[in-house]
Order: sequence, then C-alpha cells, then structure tokens
Amino acid sequence: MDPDPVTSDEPKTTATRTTITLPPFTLHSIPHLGNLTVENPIDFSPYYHPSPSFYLSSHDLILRRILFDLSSGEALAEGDPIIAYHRAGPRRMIHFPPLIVRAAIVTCGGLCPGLNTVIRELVVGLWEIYGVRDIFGVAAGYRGFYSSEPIRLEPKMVDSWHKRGGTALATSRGGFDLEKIVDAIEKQGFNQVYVIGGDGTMRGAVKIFHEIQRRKLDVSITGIPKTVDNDIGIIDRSFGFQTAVEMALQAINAAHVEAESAVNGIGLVKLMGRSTGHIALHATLSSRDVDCCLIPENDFYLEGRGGLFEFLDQRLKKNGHAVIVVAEGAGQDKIPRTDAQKEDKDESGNLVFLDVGVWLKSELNSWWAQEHPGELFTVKYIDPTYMIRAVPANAIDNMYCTLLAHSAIHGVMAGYTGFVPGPVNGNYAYIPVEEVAAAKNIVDTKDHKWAWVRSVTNQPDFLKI
Ligand SMILES: Nc1ncnc2c1ncn2[C@@H]1O[C@H](COP(=O)(O)OP(=O)(O)OP(=O)(O)O)[C@@H](O)[C@H]1O
Ligand SMILES: O=P(O)(O)OC[C@H]1O[C@](O)(CO)[C@@H](O)[C@@H]1O
Ligand SMILES: [Mg+2]
Repeated sequence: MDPDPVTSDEPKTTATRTTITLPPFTLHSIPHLGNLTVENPIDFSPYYHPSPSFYLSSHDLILRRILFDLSSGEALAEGDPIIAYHRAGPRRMIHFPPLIVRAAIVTCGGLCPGLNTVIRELVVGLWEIYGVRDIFGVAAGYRGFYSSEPIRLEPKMVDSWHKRGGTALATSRGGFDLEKIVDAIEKQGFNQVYVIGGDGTMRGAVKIFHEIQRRKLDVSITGIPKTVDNDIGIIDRSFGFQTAVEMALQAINAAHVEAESAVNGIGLVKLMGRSTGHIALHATLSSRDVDCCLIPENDFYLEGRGGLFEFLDQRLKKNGHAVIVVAEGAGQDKIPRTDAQKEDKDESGNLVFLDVGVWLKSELNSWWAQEHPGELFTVKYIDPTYMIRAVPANAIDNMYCTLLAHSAIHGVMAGYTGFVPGPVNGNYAYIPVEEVAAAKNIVDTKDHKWAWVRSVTNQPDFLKI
C-alpha cells in the first residue's frame, strides 16, 4: 500500500516560501478640534462594561486596499501608496462635554431607504450613549439652515422613524448659500453638524468645513454618505442600495411575466442610476431573467451587426421574449435633445435626463415595424423610479444605518471633524470628507463582476465591428 501522502515522513518535494515586504502605508488622518479633557460617559453607564479593547485610538487603522498584484511591485512602491484611515468607534477621552452639545442634523439631495433610520439613530445615540439633550433637525436640506427654525428632536419623537421611508426632516436640492449656512450655524450655537447626503452634499460639506475652520469655530462637521445610486467612492457601498436592488427585482419580475405572456414580448425596466449602473447591474445579477443590462459606463448601439436590435431578434427567435434593464443615465447621448433640453439642470446643477425607457420603447417599436411588418410584438415598459427608493430600509440596511450613525457620533464627540464615517473592506473608518467628495464609484466593466453579468445575460459587448 502507498504511504499516506499527508502523514508520511518522506518529504515528496522541497517547498519554499517567498516573503515579500509591502511598502509602508500612508495614513490619511482627519482633522481634530484638540482638547481631549472629558472622560467618555460610556465609562459611567450602568449598561456598558467596556473591556480594555473597547475604546479605539488614533493608532487603530484600516487599510483601503487589501488586494495586490505583486507582479508590478515597483509601481506599487512608487506611485501607488497604500492608504490607511483611522478606525471608527468610541474614544476613551472626548472633546465635547455632552451638556454643551447643540447638534444639528440635515438631509440633502434625493431620497434613499434608511434616511429616517440614520436620523433616528443619531438622536437616540447622542441622547442615550452620550447624554446629549439639545438635538435639532434642520428642515428641507441646506436651505433649511437659514430659511426655517430648527426642530427639536428627542428619542420619543423619533422612536418609530426607522419604519418609514423618506426623510421626516424633508430634503431638497439647491439652496446652498455658504455664508448664510455658516452664519446660521453660529447664530443657532450648533457645535455638531451631521450632514446626510450624496456626492453633491459632500462637496457642500467640504465648503462648510473650510468656512468653519476659517472662522475658527469649535464646531465639528461630519458627512454621512447617502446615495441610492451607490456612486460614492471609497466606502464599500452606501446605505439603502441593497433595499433599492430588492425593490427593483419586483419590477423585473413583472416585466418578465408580461414579456413571457406575450408573442414576441419585450419587458423593459428603467432603474435609477444617474451616472453609474450599480442598481441595474446588481438587480440583473440577482434576477437572472434579464437578457440585457444597459448602464452608463458601457456604451451601446441599436442597429447593425453586434447591436441591440440584432441581439433581441435572436433572443425573440430563441425564447419568444426578452427582458431589458436600463439605467436611467445610459444612452443619454443618443436621445435627441432640443437646445433647451441640453441646458436643463435641476436646482443642484445636475443635468436633467430624458427618459431612456420611453425613447428605447419607441425605437424598438419602429425597428420591429420595419423589420417584421405585420408580426405581433409588444414592449411593456415599467418605470419604477421612485418606488425603489421611497421605501423603508430592509433589515441589513437598517443595521448598517445604525452603525453609520453611531460611528459618526463617536467621531464627532471625540472632536474629529471634516470626516465621513463608512465601511472600508468590512470595517468602519473615518475618511477625510474632501477625499470622499472627490471620489466616484463607477461600475468597472473590465472586472469580474461585469464579466459575471455577461455570463448571466450573454449579451453583446457592443464593440463596433
Ligand atoms: N459643488 C457643490 N458645492 C456646494 N454645494 C453643493 C455642490 N454640489 C451640490 N451641492 C449642494 O448639495 C445638496 C445636494 O446635492 P445634490 O442635489 O446633487 O444631491 P446629492 O447630495 O448628490 O444626493 P443624490 O445625488 O444621491 O440625490 C444641494 O443642496 C446642492 O446645492
Ligand atoms: O427626481 P429627483 O428627486 O431629483 O431624484 C432623481 C435622482 O436622484 C437619484 O435617485 C440619486 O441621485 C438619481 O438616481 C436620480 O436621477
Ligand atoms: Mg448626487
């Protein structure tokens, strides 16, 4: 009998081990207001029993990158430093005595599942964990700082907010007047500002942070990243995104049923995704009923060899039906626009999109009438736009919102400012707000996730031949 290959004493080969040293990391630290004179009240709480490792310090770090291609070791060492951030969590000594805190919470930009959970957890967390009593909501976005009176918030009032979609504080686009906002922060005596919003909101938060610094105010500002599109960079994903994907699946299921039940039926679903196709991509991957996923990051064309029409023709011949998912930002350059439409912006300066679903439906109908005159054909267009974001967060997003809110509170109470809390490779970090405001999270159509979409849909590459 052969000796057991594992237990045999006889070495079969001589194994060697290579040790590679990675270059040192660069810490992207966040600003601090100084003065750490207050002991964290968690120490005196009857409900907490902090272990020695409970409190985090500036020595606790998270690396932004965890994947390395060592075949290009030199490039890594020179031009591509490994970035580290401070870990989010409670600090042993804090900056703000809880009873002098006047906290302001504001929500800006579009809706996103979980907004009310973040507000609720900020209020309850500040109140219960730190004993803060003066907590205010700023109504209807940035403009609310200077155009309305703040709303006093307390735990009883916000108790069930996590079960409601939308934002109980209301939100808006536009209305960013830096001087008036910082004047209002001073006038109201706010020393903690929690801004919940997307990329535009973060760019606004950077300006407020710089103005607060210029005026030498003892005010901490944090930006809590919110975007249903998942287009904010650096963090693993944004809250509400998974809930939105789940809701999007309902629309795709309906489109599939409609398409399957028709002769030459096309189910067409338009999903949110202004400049990124994450919702469309993830919904496609989860559904598996999708024949083609169109996103802003991947150009496509309709006619000719390798185009969408040719592909759909084949699918209809093979299956009798097809489902298309299109992100709202896809194909915008193909839709005819008037000069006025080219200039049309919303109050925040974002380009107003034309409806890619309406355009695509009309193009599909014209194509079929020309190529297959007299043959039955149906396009059922479903536009669930606001239905996927105007809902309460699901369980996972609700939990995520809680951790984000608590991370924000711990950082602000400790005196950090100009930062964004968020998960980086599964752990919560404090990232400089400038960095988040400048970062974008687009779908990488060259990576494995997009290859997976192609393997699920077998759709064309839309490379002009
Ligand atoms: N560059 C900027 N500087 C200052 N303020 C800005 C800037 N861009 C946007 N804002 C302000 O931020 C707020 C929200 O911006 P926007 O409407 O673009 O939404 P957002 O935060 O990007 O969220 P989302 O796109 O996810 O809905 C608005 O009040 C807008 O005026
Ligand atoms: O109609 P509103 O409220 O401006 O929001 C629409 C936009 O907001 C988002 O949900 C987030 O930016 C986009 O997907 C969408 O284009
Ligand atoms: Mg935005």
